[in-house]
Amino acid sequence: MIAPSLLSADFARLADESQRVADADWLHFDVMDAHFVPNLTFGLPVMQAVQAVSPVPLDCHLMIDAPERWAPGYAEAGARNVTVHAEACTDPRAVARDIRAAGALAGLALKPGTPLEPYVEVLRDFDTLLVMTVEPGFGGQEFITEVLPKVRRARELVGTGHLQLFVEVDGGINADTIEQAAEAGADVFVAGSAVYGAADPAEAIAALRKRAAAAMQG
Ligand SMILES: O=C(CO)[C@H](O)[C@H](O)COP(=O)(O)O
Repeated sequence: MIAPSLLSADFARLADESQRVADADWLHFDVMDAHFVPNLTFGLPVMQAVQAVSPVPLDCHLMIDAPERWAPGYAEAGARNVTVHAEACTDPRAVARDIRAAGALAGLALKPGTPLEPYVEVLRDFDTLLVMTVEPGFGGQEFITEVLPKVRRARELVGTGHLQLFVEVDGGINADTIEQAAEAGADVFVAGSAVYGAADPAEAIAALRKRAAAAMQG
């Protein structure tokens, strides 16, 4: 699945920007609080406004402290997937339960430096693992290839049936890096600048999807 990130869209035209990526699978919505990450974006009222007009289901990525307080609200508002950061949660399982009870898929995100192994059992209660391939906070950064073994290990755990979840990558995804991420086992790809920075976002989505599919088959 391809999930364009609204972080790279024109914030003054969010309704139009969601229409420009109508061919995407999920629309990635980056919530930043200037505490968990050094940047501030948008919150629940803006998400609700986008949700009301978006042709694509929303994939909300909460880069915030105390996500347990806010995550269920995004699910209740109609998000398809709500992801919280492992580093910000005191009880990730409880957050997953609340997100699912409110009707969304539950995601757990790991920063590039956060290992997967301590979270393997916790991830049995999640539907999505979001592997950050840049330090969270800003779009347009370079893909960190050192994170790929974490993607491979997650895919291995899905392959053995120990985990049942989407393996999502976020940060620095473009026509080249998407192949590496797909080969490693990712199946959901967030792309901000590679989609909204393109002259034709629909074409960019199609090209990314083709490259990922080819790499997955190869
Ligand atoms: O979560 C994010 C940053 O924290 C963004 O989703 C991500 O960086 C996407 O932007 P780009 O594709 O330009 O790297």
